Amino acid sequence: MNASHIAGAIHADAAGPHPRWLDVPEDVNALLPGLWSRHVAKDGQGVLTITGRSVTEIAEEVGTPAYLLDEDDLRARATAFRTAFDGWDVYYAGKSFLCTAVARWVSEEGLGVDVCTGGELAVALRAGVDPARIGLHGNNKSVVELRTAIEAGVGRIIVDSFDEIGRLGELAEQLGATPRVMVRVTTGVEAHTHEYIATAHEDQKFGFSIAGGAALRALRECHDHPRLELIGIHSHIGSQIFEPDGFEVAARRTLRLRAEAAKIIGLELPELDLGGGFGIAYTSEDSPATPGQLADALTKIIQSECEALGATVPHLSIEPGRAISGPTTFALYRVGTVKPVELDGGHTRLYVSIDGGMSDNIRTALYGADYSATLASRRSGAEPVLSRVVGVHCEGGDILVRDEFLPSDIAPGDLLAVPAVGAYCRSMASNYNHVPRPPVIGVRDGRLTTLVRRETIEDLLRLDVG
Ligand SMILES: Cc1ncc(COP(=O)(O)O)c(C=O)c1O
Ligand SMILES: N[C@@H](CCCC[NH3+])C(=O)O
Repeated sequence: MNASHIAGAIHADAAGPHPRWLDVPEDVNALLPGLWSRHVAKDGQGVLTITGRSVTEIAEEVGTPAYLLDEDDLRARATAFRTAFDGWDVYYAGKSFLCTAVARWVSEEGLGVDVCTGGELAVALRAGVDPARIGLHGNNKSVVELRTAIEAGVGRIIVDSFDEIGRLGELAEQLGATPRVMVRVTTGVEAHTHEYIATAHEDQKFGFSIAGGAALRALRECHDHPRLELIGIHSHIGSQIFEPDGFEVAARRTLRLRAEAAKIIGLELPELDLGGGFGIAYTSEDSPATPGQLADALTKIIQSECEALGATVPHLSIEPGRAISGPTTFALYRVGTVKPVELDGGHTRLYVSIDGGMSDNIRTALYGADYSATLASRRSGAEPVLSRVVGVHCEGGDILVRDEFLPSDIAPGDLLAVPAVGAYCRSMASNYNHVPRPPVIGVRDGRLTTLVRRETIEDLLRLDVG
């Protein structure tokens, strides 16, 4: 999703009313570049493959729907951030997708892990992630979560309210510990993304406002507390962001806050985290920056701002989630029904129902996000028709892919694949309509590993103890 998607300009031509960014494909079988993980291709029969394994075979083995995660691709994306951001700490944002295997892989590639609940913390700890390399976020962390984090020796707790500073201080006293804390600030940046996933404007729940003075007060309170070790400032401006200007403004404002704080508390804070939020490609419209481009842009702005302020450059960190997990995974579905629906002007839209839906990918319904899809089980010689991929749920808004051109002969039994679902799909999945959540299958060198098993109706019934 980017700004032009949100604007939703529609183009009506012979193919029907489709968004301006969506072109009628020359070859409806071709994979769009930039949307798939690096080991995905189509074979001579037009069957989608991942590390050489065909999805027809995989569907036989693991069933559908399923998320198929390209392990080497995820590791490579993690490494690309670590090497591009040389000298910085890179924390993988577990909220985008977390299981013990992924926590282990990113640790092995030299990243820390950012968690934002006791549940995510438990996964990272079970995976054996060094607690010193874990950061804990959250605007309403419970006492139990804070206690667990302190006792585990979590490397940094990012505080988000005065209530929490008080709570954490008391706990630290009781436990005789000195947790390392960062203060999450809102920089006032209006990030160019969906309202629900922008987090640096003033009128929302996260962080302490720089403009309103709360950020400075929070820094002072943490610094003055004998049992809190204030290490720095944290800013996260939002998610799925393409334009670098928001990060630049955030970097400037946080560094100015740091300089101001230095005058008051007599200490130049050693660390600064600029959060995550780096956009990825969901459709042909999106062109994300590389980690190298992001690192260059952020490093330049930090250096010039520190020079202008006469300040030392702090130890820096970032927290990418989507940019590491998102492109690594595609969802594999089985088509169940196909229904042409007449539209105004004599056009037709093909409603293609698959065996998943908004319970395994809520992003289309929640943010109006755009996705792409391809017929995965065969090559088709049929012409492309404007289609909408929908799920099994009892909800008109249960749309997975709002607009896509699919071959007109798509039929029940075909496999359909949706790329770039590695972030915020399984992690935001639900059991709406008592639909069990799909498994996450890791694929490496042709081998399949179940990372998260398929949920069953029995799993759901087990919770129903009334
Ligand atoms: C504090 C924090 N850090 C990191 C992230 C990761 O964001 P993204 O997955 O867009 O990189 C988020 C989510 O928006 C966040 O809230
Ligand atoms: N869940 C959002 C991103 C929010 C990230 C968490 N702060 C998405 O799917 O795009």
